Amino acid sequence: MTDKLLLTFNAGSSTVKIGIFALDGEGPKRVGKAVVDFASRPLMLHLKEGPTQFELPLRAESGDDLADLMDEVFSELDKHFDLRAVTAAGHRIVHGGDIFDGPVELDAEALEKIRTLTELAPLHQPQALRLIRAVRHLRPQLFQTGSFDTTFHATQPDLVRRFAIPRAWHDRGVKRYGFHGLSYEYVAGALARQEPNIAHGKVVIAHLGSGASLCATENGLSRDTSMGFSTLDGIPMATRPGWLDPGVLLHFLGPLGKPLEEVEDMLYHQSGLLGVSGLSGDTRELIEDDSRQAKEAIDLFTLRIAGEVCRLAATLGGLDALVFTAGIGENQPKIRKRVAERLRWLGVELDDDTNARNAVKISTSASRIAVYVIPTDEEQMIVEECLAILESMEQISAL
Ligand SMILES: Nc1ncnc2c1ncn2[C@@H]1O[C@H](COP(=O)(O)OP(=O)(O)O)[C@@H](O)[C@H]1O
Ligand SMILES: CC(=O)OP(=O)(O)O
Ligand SMILES: [Mg+2]
Repeated sequence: MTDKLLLTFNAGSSTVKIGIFALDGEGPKRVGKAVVDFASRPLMLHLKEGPTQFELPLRAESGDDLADLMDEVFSELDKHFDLRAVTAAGHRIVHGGDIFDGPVELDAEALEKIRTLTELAPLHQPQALRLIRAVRHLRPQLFQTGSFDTTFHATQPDLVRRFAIPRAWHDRGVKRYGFHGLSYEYVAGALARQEPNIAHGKVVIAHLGSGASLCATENGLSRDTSMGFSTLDGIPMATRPGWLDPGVLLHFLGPLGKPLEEVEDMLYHQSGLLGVSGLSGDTRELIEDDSRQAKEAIDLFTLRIAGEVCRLAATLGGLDALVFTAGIGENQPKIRKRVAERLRWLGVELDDDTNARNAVKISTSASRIAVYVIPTDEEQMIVEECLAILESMEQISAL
């Protein structure tokens, strides 16, 4: 008999990552993954079944309705996995605000609450809602759950979540939430399994993907993070600026009279590595490019990352380890090296050989701060949370 299957959907800023997991009695095991790449034309589906990789151009286009696209994606997946065996789907939802303190079943009430948070994460929240609707359209009876990026940061002290603005605004929810929580939870867990003594200590995790942030953890719990109220804050990203003097926004919206939509587009789509280089938001292209602008974009990126490590170390009152993760953190030795060079005064020293190989431990034995590369797996967190809800519901209905 076919094992039961669970699907996960991770709607990021430039891709939707789909995980296919089998339930074999010992918990969910990944049997496949697929990525819909929204940056390419035509849209591409990269599908991996075990070690075999397929590159499939898609006929459907992205838009406000993803039903046709997901119909096509499901047909392709069905050629490799028996989708009749799918019993549930779990989704990554970037913003849970103060409303959600853990994963939930995506019933009508939950969806309406998620929708109210759309304006706080306009790049991510609508895409997740479109996906949920498309899956519901294709499989009306399928059990769907949502896992939130913000939940992991609930352990932060109130102080670090505050902006220095009148208190009433904080009480109305204008505060720092933090994101990439599913990734941090996974990486903190993986570090605890591999290096339990280090994981108990003061650790900064750098999630460097298209969207990027850093998180300060102690005992595996979030204590501070670089992203704040929205996914724009913190370090520069592929197309987002990271922290910006709010006076710049007043300048655009006031004296320059720029429309809000234009400013929003600049902040979410035209800034960061793309904005500074004028070339690309992808570090793979920038690192190979000899132009002054490309070099400046990488220099600014690494300068801001190093600065953020120091700020987070101040929150923690020390630093035992630095962990790199996500697309850039896992695969870009040159970027890790430049960050490490800026932190040499703090006692960070990388081993060139292990760094070049993307090994787990990349610091020298003399380094005062241990440095690791730990691949993240947000989909593993989503599937575990989805399964936990599914099992608790099955237990309730068996009573
Ligand atoms: N194999 C790789 N080698 C070098 N860089 C990579 C590789 N894979 C991804 N990256 C970098 O990581 C970025 C995407 O990271 P990822 O974590 O997948 O992003 P997101 O989930 O935010 O869409 C790319 O823009 C690229 O700069
Ligand atoms: C929160 C965020 O920026 O997510 P992503 O990195 O997936 O774009
Ligand atoms: Mg991501």
